[in-house]
Amino acid sequence: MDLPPPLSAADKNSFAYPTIKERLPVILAKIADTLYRTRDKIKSQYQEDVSEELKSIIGSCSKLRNEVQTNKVAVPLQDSRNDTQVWNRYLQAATEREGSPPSWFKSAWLYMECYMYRRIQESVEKCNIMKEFDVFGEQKEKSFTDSVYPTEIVMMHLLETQQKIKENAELVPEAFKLFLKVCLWGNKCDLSISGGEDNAQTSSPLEQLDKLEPNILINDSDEVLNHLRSRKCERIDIVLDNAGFELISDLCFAEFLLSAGLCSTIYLHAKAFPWFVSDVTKKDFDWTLQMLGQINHIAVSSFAQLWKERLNNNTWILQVDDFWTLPYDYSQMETYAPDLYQSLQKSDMIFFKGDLNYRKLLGDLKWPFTSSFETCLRGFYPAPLCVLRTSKSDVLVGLPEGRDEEVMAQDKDWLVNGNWGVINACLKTK
Ligand SMILES: O=P(O)(O)OC[C@@]1(O)O[C@H](CO)[C@@H](O)[C@@H]1O
Ligand SMILES: [Mn+2]
Repeated sequence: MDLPPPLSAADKNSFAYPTIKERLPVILAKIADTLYRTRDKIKSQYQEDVSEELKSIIGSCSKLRNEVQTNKVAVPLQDSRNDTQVWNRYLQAATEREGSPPSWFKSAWLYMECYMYRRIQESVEKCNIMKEFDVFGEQKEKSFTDSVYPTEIVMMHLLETQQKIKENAELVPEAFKLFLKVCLWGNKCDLSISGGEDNAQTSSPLEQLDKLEPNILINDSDEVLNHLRSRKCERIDIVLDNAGFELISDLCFAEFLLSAGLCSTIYLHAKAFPWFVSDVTKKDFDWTLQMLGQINHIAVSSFAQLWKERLNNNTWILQVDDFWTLPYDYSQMETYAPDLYQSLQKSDMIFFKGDLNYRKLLGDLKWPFTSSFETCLRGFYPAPLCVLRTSKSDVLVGLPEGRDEEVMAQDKDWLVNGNWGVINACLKTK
């Protein structure tokens, strides 16, 4: 199959260009500013003096920012993380393929953006005392605390819905679609697209659903629900995206799936280190459950308690795999992460959250808008899957002819402002 070219900042008309030219330098500057502004608070968290390590992280991020802005080439990582050699082999292969080392305004956007976040991690890995520090921690925590009101709304609705579907199973389809849409739109709360600026959900997520309905460009909800109800599903996987309200929406969806008897175990996949500003690490996940337990609200505190039990009784299983923070797209998982691929093959359905997962499912290639979603997966069929994504990059497939022009006429930034979403399923398995 002739593949289209990858999205790249070499194309000034793609969103890759303003991302690499403006947004990534802003994200790097914000790290340096945040660490400097909160240096006393950070130092108070450690017994030993971390002044030198703080300076080192700030210096590395500032140097990286200059490399991006002056289009320097990617260089091998020099830390000792267990994925370092994989990243350096990827760089070597890309250098041979391109005939010169990848650089910010020449090479594939997906690789360069992932590489930036791995270089940020390198600056922390090289520390001794601050080795586990999360440079995005403050932003993710604020995103959660700014979203307590909608969190209470959604969790109260979940508590009420659980009661109603117990009494009347006919309500399951409508409730399923509601929590699926809350999960979709939870993806608007992403600190990468906002360049780290506040992007929390502050209004009721339920009130906005009707208004946003026309903005769902592809909606395979019925197909997904029929699939889940057509067999005795054991395992459903959710590949998580952002912390904050999006994580709450994912956990509410996960709880609903269990309450509705649509499966018996949920696997939740988090990131191995801080990634794309707001992506969920295990530390974020645990912190979020602990914070939910401190909120004085009947639904929130009861689910916080129940969810901690779920992690203990394995009806929820939180997993972390390095593959999710490698530069590979998902058509390469079977080759480079066979154990993960084989595990996902045991799933009855995999839900992928967010734009970066969508980009990695499709290889971040410049597919025509009318391309078939199934074809664009290029052999990645471990299990039936569904991606819930608000559009924040130029790649989007599965549209009927002419639909892109219609939407563009309504909203010229439809591909990148997060206001339009897809619920796209592929039930094919290899
Ligand atoms: O995966 P998410 O959190 O929905 O989105 C992350 C993300 O918006 O950051 C990039 C821009 O920097 C986007 O292309 C990318 O998809
Ligand atoms: Mn994200």
